[in-house]
Amino acid sequence: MQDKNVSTSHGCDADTISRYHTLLAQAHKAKENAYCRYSGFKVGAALLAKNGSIITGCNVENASYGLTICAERATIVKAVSMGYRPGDFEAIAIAASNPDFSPCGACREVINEFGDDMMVIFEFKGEIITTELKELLPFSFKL
Ligand SMILES: O=c1ccn([C@H]2C[C@H](O)[C@@H](CO)O2)c(=O)[nH]1
Ligand SMILES: [Zn+2]
Repeated sequence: MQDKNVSTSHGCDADTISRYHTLLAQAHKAKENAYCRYSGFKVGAALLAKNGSIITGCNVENASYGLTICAERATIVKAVSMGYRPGDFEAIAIAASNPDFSPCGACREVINEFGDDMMVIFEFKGEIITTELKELLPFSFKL
């Protein structure tokens, strides 16, 4: 079987890939805290700061469905509340209960606000994808 990461590692070296897989494992752990009583769809995110710290979060749903906060945005908001700012992050890994996931458009925009050079790691059709935010969100909105 072909190595899962060969075609999607985006030129990262083995050490980087290994760090990103550890980050994905932390996202999987964080997803267990998901508050998802309406969809039953658990999502966790792990944000790697350039200082080496890892901040985790999960999706938080609401009876008024549209008020739901995705795991990626919950995690970024948590980090910003701790004092982190644009440019402070290297990567974000996202893990869902279903291994066929990719971050929604709203989250792509919010990731872009705080790290337009970030790497994004997630499982899509059962394969680990390691890509740049720029590839997920070309021509992003900027003021
Ligand atoms: O990028 C995304 C997309 C969806 N969800 C959550 C929101 C909701 O709780 C559930 C189903 O949409 O998945 C995330 O956490 N991140
Ligand atoms: Zn989202």
